Amino acid sequence: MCQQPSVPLIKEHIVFYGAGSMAEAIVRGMIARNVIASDSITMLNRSSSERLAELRSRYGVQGSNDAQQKSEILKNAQVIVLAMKPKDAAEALRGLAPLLQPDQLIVSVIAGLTIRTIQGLLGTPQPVIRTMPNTSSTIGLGATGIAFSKEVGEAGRRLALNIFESVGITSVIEEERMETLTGISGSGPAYIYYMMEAMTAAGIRGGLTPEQSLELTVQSVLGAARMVQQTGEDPAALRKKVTSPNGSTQAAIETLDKGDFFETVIAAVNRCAERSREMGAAVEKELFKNQ
Ligand SMILES: NC(=O)C1=CN([C@@H]2O[C@H](COP(=O)(O)OP(=O)(O)OC[C@H]3O[C@@H](n4cnc5c(N)ncnc54)[C@H](O)[C@@H]3O)[C@@H](O)[C@H]2O)C=CC1
Ligand SMILES: O=C(O)[C@@H]1CCC=N1
Repeated sequence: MCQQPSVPLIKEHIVFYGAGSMAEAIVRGMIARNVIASDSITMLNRSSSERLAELRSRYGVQGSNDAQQKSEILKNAQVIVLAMKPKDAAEALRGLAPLLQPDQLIVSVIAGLTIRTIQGLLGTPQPVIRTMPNTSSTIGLGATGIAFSKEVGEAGRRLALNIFESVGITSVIEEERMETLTGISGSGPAYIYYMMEAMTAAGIRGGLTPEQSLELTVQSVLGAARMVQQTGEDPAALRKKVTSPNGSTQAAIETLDKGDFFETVIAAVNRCAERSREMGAAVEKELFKNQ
């Protein structure tokens, strides 16, 4: 069973630039794990005061969308986590550029956005950490891919690892693999939820109550994931143990295979990776605007 490493207290001030689902998942996970004081976190968004008030009251963090205050907060941050959608990244990075000091660490969670594009839009060789977390960070069960720009020193690496190890597991990879990782673990929870939606619907259609069907589905997914983790056996071997020759499971798997289940999942992962690259390329185009 994977044990979460113990994480030292994070003392740096972290600013989340973008206060949506992913930023909240990381903040909630860090606060629940007690690895950072809530007043060491500031969350910024574009315009919604209600959203910031909600985050302040839920987690005790600071928050602002006042333009003047935002500039001051960004200037003084030790770590800035870029957590807006890819389509909003170019404008945000251009606005950030004049505020930065050389040692401020930029951590991006933005799908598809390359280190080269981030540094290009900032116009500085800022230390950049490109990551791909997932929303399970909320409960400390996240999985985050991490790639470092060559400007990131040992302290910056350790700090980024501490942040993401506090909300789950981390995997340091070559940046070129980040889109594939997005297809597996960044977006992956959504495929599992989709499978769970279908299993629950089938149970209800077969006469189980919605509560029974959901509870049985959840426990089956949880149990299957834990079996892989705790027994060390691979999923194919565990599947074989469920699948009696000519039995009910075999009939179900054959039905999935009629829909080309295995190759469809691979195609979905590949399309996810490709879409991440497309989103990154759209932001990269902004680099060459007005040149
Ligand atoms: N939701 C997920 O499962 C995951 C998302 N990501 C990445 O995280 C990023 C954010 O995604 P979500 O949180 O799902 O989106 P979201 O739409 O929930 O949040 C985006 C936030 O950015 C803010 N924002 C936009 N432009 C801004 C600006 N110029 N200045 C300040 N704030 C600004 C918005 O107000 C909003 O609060 C995306 O780039 C996505 O690729 C990465 C891994 C998983
Ligand atoms: O759907 C998206 O674009 C983001 C990236 C990974 C998960 N959600």
